[in-house]
Amino acid sequence: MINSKQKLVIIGNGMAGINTVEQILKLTDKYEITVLGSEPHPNYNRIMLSYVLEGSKTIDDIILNDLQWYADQGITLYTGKMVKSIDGEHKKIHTEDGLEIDYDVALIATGSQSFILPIPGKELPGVIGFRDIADCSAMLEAAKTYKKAAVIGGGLLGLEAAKGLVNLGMDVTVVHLMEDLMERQLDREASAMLKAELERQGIKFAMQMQTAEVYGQDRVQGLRFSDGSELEADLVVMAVGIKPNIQVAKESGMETNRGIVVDDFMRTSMPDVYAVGECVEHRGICYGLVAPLFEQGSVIAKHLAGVDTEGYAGSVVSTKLKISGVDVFSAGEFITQPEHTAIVAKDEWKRTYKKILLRDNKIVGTVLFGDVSESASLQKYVRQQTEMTDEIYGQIMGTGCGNHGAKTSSVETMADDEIVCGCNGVTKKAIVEAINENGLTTVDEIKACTGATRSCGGCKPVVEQILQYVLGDSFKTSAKQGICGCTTLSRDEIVEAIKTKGLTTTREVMNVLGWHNDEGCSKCRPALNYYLGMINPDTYENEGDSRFVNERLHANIQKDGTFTVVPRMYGGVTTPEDLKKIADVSLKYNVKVVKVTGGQRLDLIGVRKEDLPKVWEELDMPSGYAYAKSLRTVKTCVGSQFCRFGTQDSMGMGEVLERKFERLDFPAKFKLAVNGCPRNCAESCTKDIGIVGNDGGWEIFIGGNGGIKARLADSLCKVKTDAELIDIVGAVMQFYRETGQYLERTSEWVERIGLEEVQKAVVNDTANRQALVERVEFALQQVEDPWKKIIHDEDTRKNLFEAVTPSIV
Ligand SMILES: Cc1cc2nc3c(=O)[nH]c(=O)nc-3n(C[C@H](O)[C@H](O)[C@H](O)COP(=O)(O)OP(=O)(O)OC[C@H]3O[C@@H](n4cnc5c(N)ncnc54)[C@H](O)[C@@H]3O)c2cc1C
Ligand SMILES: NC(=O)c1ccc[n+]([C@@H]2O[C@H](COP(=O)([O-])OP(=O)(O)OC[C@H]3O[C@@H](n4cnc5c(N)ncnc54)[C@H](O)[C@@H]3O)[C@@H](O)[C@H]2O)c1
Ligand code: SF4
Ligand code: FES
Repeated sequence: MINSKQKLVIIGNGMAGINTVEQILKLTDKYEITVLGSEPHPNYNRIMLSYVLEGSKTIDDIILNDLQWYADQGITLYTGKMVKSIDGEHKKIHTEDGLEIDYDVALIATGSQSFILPIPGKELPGVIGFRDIADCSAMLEAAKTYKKAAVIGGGLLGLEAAKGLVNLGMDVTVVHLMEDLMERQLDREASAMLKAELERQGIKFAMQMQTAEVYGQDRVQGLRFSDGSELEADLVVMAVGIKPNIQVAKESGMETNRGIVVDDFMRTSMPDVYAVGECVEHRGICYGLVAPLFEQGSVIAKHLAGVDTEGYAGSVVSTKLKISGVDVFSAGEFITQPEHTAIVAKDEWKRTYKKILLRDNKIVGTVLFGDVSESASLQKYVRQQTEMTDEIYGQIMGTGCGNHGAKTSSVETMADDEIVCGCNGVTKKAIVEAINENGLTTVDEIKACTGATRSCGGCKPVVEQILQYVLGDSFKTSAKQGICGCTTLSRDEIVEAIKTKGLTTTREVMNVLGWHNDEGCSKCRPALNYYLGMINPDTYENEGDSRFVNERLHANIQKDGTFTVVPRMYGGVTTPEDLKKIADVSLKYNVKVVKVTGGQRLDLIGVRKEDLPKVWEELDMPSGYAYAKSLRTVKTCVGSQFCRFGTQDSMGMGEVLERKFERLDFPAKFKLAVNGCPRNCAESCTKDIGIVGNDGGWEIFIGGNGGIKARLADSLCKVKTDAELIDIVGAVMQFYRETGQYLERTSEWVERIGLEEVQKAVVNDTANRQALVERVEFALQQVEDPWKKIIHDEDTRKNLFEAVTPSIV
């Protein structure tokens, strides 16, 4: 069959490019879409990196479109591919590694990069920007070792980075060039209030300082300023603005200035090549916030779908700082000029400040600090340059200056066409209709249905208020959180329904249980995959596509797009033969680093995806499952075989347990430790199950965690024999498998269900323990080493690992 679809190629797999694709897919199916992105990830919410740094979100939480989404939409995605140029004459796109892709229409969405000050020392290790997952991971990593951070730039990004680093326990100083923080968004008054509040939250400031140099030997040690003074720092984050990525356009001969120059339909100077996002310069402006970029995308989508549209005429931007406890909002003009009439209210006790600027009685700008409840209305008034009236004055300012209590409820009075979610252009009317028509009861459901709250999340409180307003009295009772925005059902309700209704696939679960979003999302799909496998271990076919990339490829992806290989070393014990194989393979495949892990095994870091099957074949060792929600390591001490204090054979028992329970799936990763005596050299107290030998037998501990939310394990029971120990370990594992929520570590699980409940189920009630043991044994009969299978499966090797044009990753 001849493919009549036109080839649309997107260069850049970021927020603007993929938002445009989403909008195109809603309007037409006439394009065969290919996306090329230089980062090794699917499209994620860059905005939320501030929350990842701060610790309130994980990388998994911020994935906007997971790999399954691309597959479901028939999109071919290349990650880790840097585009070099576009050959407009032959309509071909060239990547830096020599790939050539034909296009009919191309869209450049390459975004920006951090602007790095051109000063001596900028290349020193420990000096970074804050733009992507790699930067964020580098900061998280640095905070584990280093204590003093300097953030250069007191703009939105710098302040959010500084707050994140303070939360990570660092001593943070923001170095700012100007007299006022966020001088591009705030007036002096608001800026001073902001600084005072951030100082209260632990951030230090060095104002009006120009950095002349970064100094240090092998790593940054500090900053030297133009006045000769110095600031010690072992991490430096540059947040002094962004630089549009225009290299592809420049290399291809398109008109560029600061950004790629486009017309009102986002067309570049090269025929059939469009551009969107931060890389673009439209009417002399390069935008750095998502709302305008999504508006640009909407124009492109309509234009490419053949839907009538006006051109893009530019945007009025508004900003909101994402630091908890600091509410700041600004839109339009913010510095009072002689031609303005200013309405100002400052309440020093409540620490609030409001300023509205009028020109010829029209609202042209605003700055809010402390109370931003009227931000949605003010944003609309500024955008529409609305005439100030008594009514609007009363709504915003209350009946008397500073009398906030006299305001009417803003959600109630909000006009239907008022935009509630600025990032995604969602109005109050759209939200109210979605709630009424689809019976929505949570903000997550509104997000899945309308897109509101999907980007910066700043509109969440207003969306919540609208939900409360529409649902009235039923709000509290109905506001039950489902496992994600696609459903209101809890984990227990889903598991029960899978059992009673005999559901067998994720799709069936979603259909039968009435998911709001047909495709599910990156939260519910892996969870359903786990629950189905746990309930039907013998019949359930693991749906690899529903798993995160590491679990699908059975390897841990690294920030440079390569992978790690961790072979099993039972109980942390290896042999010269195995070490030799590891050394040979590491040399042959140019492994970048061989690292001894905290779990007593070796991590081969920097293996190319296409080499993974060959590496595993040549190692001929079992997979250590270092990537999986499964049994990871069993850490052991030397124990009675060699140690003078050892009362039990910890190495022997560690090996027995690891061989028995390896490959078993759990709701989250699972770690064990076995010690030969209470000196506890292998640190049982921070493991999911920790075992400590004593004179009369063993003591079993559960629920320990040494990670970000550290928790000491609880003593579950003491046992006399090895057989009893193995039974109880198996029973705890199965009880956790059956009652744990997906991604819930045992440390959280024990707290949620209570230690006594676990003791009742696996220690006191011996019949129940026996039943759990039988079920875990049954599950264990079904497991197999993924790599043993993959290396003999030509199709998987070719399609998943070796294909030159993979559809995903
Ligand atoms: C920490 C942080 C917080 C933010 N907070 C907010 C906020 O609260 N509100 C807000 O509105 N905005 C915020 N922003 C800005 C917002 O994230 C950006 O405006 C938005 O992501 C820009 O989208 P884009 O698609 O143009 O660029 P990007 O999202 O950067 O995507 C561009 C992609 O193209 C890739 N690429 C570049 N060159 C090539 C090439 N040659 N070949 C292939 N791929 C290439 C890049 O690797 C990147 O993945 C924040 C940004 C950061 C970093
Ligand atoms: N909440 C949000 O909306 C949010 C959050 C983070 C990032 N962003 C976006 O990300 C982009 C990058 O943010 P940004 O804060 O880096 O850019 P920015 O341009 O908004 O701010 C940079 C700040 O650095 C200061 N600066 C410049 N040179 C300096 C120097 N040599 N020493 C000290 N300070 C110096 C400037 O005075 C300015 O205040 C922007 O487009 C921003 O809108 C938005
Ligand atoms: S825990 Fe006890 S047995 Fe094990 S190595 Fe330490 S001292 Fe020896
Ligand atoms: S305003 Fe940013 S997600 Fe709604």
